Amino acid sequence: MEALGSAKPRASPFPAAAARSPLPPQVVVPASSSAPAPSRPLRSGPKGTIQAVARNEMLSVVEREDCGSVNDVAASQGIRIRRHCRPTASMEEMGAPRNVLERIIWDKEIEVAQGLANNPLREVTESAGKAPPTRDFYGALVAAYMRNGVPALIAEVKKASPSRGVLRENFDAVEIAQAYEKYGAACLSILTDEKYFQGSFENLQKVRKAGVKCPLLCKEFVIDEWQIYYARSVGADAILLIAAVLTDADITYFLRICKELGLTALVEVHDGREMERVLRIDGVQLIGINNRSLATFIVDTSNTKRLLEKHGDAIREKGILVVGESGLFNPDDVAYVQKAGVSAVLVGESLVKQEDPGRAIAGLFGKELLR
Ligand SMILES: O=P(O)(O)OC[C@@H](O)[C@@H](O)c1c[nH]c2ccccc12
Repeated sequence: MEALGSAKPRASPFPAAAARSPLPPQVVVPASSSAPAPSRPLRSGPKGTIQAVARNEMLSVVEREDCGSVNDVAASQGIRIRRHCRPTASMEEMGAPRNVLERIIWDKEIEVAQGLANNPLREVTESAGKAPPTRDFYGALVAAYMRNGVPALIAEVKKASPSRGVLRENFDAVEIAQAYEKYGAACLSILTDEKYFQGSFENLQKVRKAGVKCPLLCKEFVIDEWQIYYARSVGADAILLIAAVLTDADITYFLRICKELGLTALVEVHDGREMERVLRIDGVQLIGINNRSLATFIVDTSNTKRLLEKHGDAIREKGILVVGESGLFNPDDVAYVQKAGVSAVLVGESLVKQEDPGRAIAGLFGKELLR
């Protein structure tokens, strides 16, 4: 398929600057992935790939092959989030969503089906293949960590969240992104979920087109390959994969697509079981430890410490870089997760709520960051 054939191989994650100075202890050369390239991009994913189906001329429902078995496989891997797979599974069968994350995923299934109907996969893969090359997300994190001696900042462009409501009334994604870049963010995270986070793919595209140079993470609830191609086609350099909603087969398959497209995958975990699953998957370079449970919204920064105490050695051996995510508000919080072993932090609320989100960066780290 032309789109994949033209995808650029990813650049070395280590920039020239990194080669000159010794790497910090958490950062080691990543083991290269042994995953073979996907042979065909269309509908070759794990069972359960979303299909748009026409019903009374409305392309808004979702159907899956074999939804039951998809949920069974997920459950056997400790995943508690079920796919709804409307209309195959009846409401009586599934009941109400068990938590917010499950609700988000069920809505996302419909959203993806609508997206597929409006922008067919073939077109989206083609435009992803023609997009300008990706920027090196991983390399930017390593370089910033080396430069500043504090975890590299992935600053999040986030208007609202289901747990906190609207964080910033007067919200201009481009203005915030430019301010973050000016004050030393290594990379930016752009929320694209509309319904729960008031984000958009349009924001991502606008930030990219405004000339921001930082690599961009598309912060989305990815459940289907279509979203990955779509993110790349609007300028994403990296994408989030959430282990709480994806089976091992999904993650493996999505990592192969990312590799083909030159995208960095940030694979997010929240507990030990997810961490163990992800560490068994080949080709993971970046793991995010979310201090917030997306199911209960409870935030606990000691989660990062606990998981790294247990799995730090395996992570270092594999050359994986760890991002501490959520609930970081001040220099003590940053120092705490740095000591636990993270090389980067992902921060939204504490920056976006300040009058000047760019200047808030120095407050978060207790010093100005070098760009
Ligand atoms: O605003 P905070 O607490 O600084 O958190 C940022 C980021 O970690 C959080 O937005 C996040 C982490 N993982 C996610 C997955 C989906 C949506 C949002 C998130």
